[in-house]
Amino acid sequence: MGANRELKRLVENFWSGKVDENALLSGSKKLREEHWLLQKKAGLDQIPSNDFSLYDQVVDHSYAFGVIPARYKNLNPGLETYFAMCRGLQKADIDVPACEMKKWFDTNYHYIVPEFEPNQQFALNPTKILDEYNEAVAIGIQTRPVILGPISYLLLGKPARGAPQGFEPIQLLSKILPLYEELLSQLAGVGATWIQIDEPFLVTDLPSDLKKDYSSAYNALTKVSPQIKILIATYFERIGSNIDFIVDTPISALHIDLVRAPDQLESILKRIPSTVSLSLGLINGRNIWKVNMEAALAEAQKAISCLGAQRVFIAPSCSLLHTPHSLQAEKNIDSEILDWLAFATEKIKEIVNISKVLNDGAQYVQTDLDANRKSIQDRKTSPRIHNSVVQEKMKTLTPDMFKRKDPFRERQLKQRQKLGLPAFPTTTVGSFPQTKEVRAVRAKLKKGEINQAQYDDFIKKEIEKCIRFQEEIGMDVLVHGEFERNDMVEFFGENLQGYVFSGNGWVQSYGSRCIKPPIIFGDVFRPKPMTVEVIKYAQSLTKKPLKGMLTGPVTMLQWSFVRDDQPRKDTTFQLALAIREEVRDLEAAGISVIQIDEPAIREGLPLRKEDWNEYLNWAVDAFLLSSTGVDSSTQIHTHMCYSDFNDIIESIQRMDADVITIENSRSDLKLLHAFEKHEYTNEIGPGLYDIHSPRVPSKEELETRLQEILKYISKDLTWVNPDCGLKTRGWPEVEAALKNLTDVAKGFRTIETK
Ligand code: MET
Ligand SMILES: [Zn+2]
Repeated sequence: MGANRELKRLVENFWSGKVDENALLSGSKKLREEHWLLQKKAGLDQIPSNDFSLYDQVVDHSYAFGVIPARYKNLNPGLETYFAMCRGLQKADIDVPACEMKKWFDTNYHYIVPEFEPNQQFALNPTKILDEYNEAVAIGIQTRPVILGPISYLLLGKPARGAPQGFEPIQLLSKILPLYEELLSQLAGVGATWIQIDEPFLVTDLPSDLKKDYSSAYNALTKVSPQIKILIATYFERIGSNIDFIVDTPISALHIDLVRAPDQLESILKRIPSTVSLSLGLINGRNIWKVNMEAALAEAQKAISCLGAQRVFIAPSCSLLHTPHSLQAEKNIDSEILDWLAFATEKIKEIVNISKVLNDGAQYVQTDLDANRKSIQDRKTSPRIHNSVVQEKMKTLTPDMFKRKDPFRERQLKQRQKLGLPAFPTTTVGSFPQTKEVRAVRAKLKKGEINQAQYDDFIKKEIEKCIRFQEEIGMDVLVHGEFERNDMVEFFGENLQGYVFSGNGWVQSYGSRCIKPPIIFGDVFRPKPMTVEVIKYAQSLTKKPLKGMLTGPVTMLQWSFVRDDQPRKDTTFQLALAIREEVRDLEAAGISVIQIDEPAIREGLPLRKEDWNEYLNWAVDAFLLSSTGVDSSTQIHTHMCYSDFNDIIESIQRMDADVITIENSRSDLKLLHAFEKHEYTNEIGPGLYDIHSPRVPSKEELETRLQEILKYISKDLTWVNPDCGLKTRGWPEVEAALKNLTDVAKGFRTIETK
């Protein structure tokens, strides 16, 4: 995104028509050059290219291989088509929704899901990949182009709508391979030698019949040109027995993640063929703590003594997309904690330093090594990371703190009496537009241009507007709009102890959207109520139930940079306790509906199935700990989005929320099929429309969706709501969309009562 999210600005200005295509393209080129030079200056030997994207690398890849769903075929080729796939397009007589968006493995990055037809026609369009290679050459850098491997690419995709049962994209392998061969040959033509081919699926559970696919793919690709050396990159987990899939192919190098899966080094050293180099992912690409140099050096030495120095590369565990740009911009992080951190730019330095020690000897970087040892030691022993009150509370958890007092059916009766909601109750997921104005006023507060009272006043007015609007259109359970929150995780982090904040630590979430994950460095503790005042105020404006809005413990964990000095479970339970206290305070303040968002619960799922149960057990327990301290008449909602939930539906049931609003429409109502197999007993609002696109869904469209939903979910359990929060949208489209939504719900009620 650039040191200051330059790319975000550029792309958004292009979307809003403030800059033209030329400015977009030249601005992006400049950014790429800056990043290449930064890496070269730091002394990195192999620098990647084609790691840049205007929206997402997977959609780039689809574009490069001509995998463009039919509904975009009539648009102007180039950026119009490209961005329509990413965000939908609504203009004049055109109205196409965006492609499905999904989480990238267990990260909070989202990719655009490719759609494949059984008779898919591929067409190679390698311009971007070649141009970027050439651009780097022009400034004196020979890069290692990065492309998504054929198997992982096909596995990331889904069959196009209407494809016959039994069709799976992987069946297209032999058809797409020639295009990969052509691409490699063209890359060889422009002078590329090393090519990085990402095969992240190698760290997942794969059926054994994929072995022949991997083997045929990489045997073919390695034959394209004697000049080309292929490095297969894996990350986020262990390769395990999938090593069998590639050991008999003549690739030149393999990259492994030694941060997530340090134990795999030994077994890989035993199995790696003598012609293959090993790239050691020693620097955490997904967290912000300094590497422990001594430990990393020891690992590297193990590999060297087995393979020889020539065959060992030093690298980050995965793409640095998942860490912020640089610590240089951090002016406000407390200096003690700042000394424990490394962002992407600093991580590159760590890589280079490890390599220097191994090649030339420790004396050349002795000062850095000594400083590193001291930082690591200081962090371990700092009194700041422990809080005895929290430690004591953690010891007093009892089993009844993990369950509601009554079963759902009884709670449902009590809640119905108390809330008096109609059939098909309508609600939203929480946030309303975070307009430029809202952000500007918050920036003014930060800069000291206005005081807290002026800010609070402004927020109150926004809340009031939002509530009036919801009343006007007849929404049933209201929200306050979350205007006071910069971000659903950061806001709570700022109100909890044990957290610090970067000023500029942005990472890409999807497209131009970035998040600034807070950093959990120590025990989490809630010094005082966090949301009670604002929610009480909002409730005072209306007679309708006003939903208190909190972020759940697993999502707080998942979307923060977390401490790596204790199990994730322990940190999550500390978060859960803090939220439990907030829930109780909200209830005591008269709030009868409280939502605890857990959009990230699915993305935290381990990539290997054998690790699932352990995670799901503590993740659901953490949610229960946060949510069960209330009376049966208090309605607990949760919300989930952007994942397939089908395979964890039983765990979602165990969370025992009274109501769940859940993303469903962007993925073609796939969610609903889960309810064919499993009975879900609590109330549920599968999202009626996708909010990540500016298009306004028509009433007919919403009606069809709701009808479809009612085939799977009984009408007395069904809620009517959008897919997710509305903060990224503008008011005009929100007004139009929600008006349609409440009208549709009212319509269904009349039909029901007739
Ligand atoms: C990514 S889930 C977002 C939930 C949050 N309550 C919102 O409405 O924005
Ligand atoms: Zn959501």
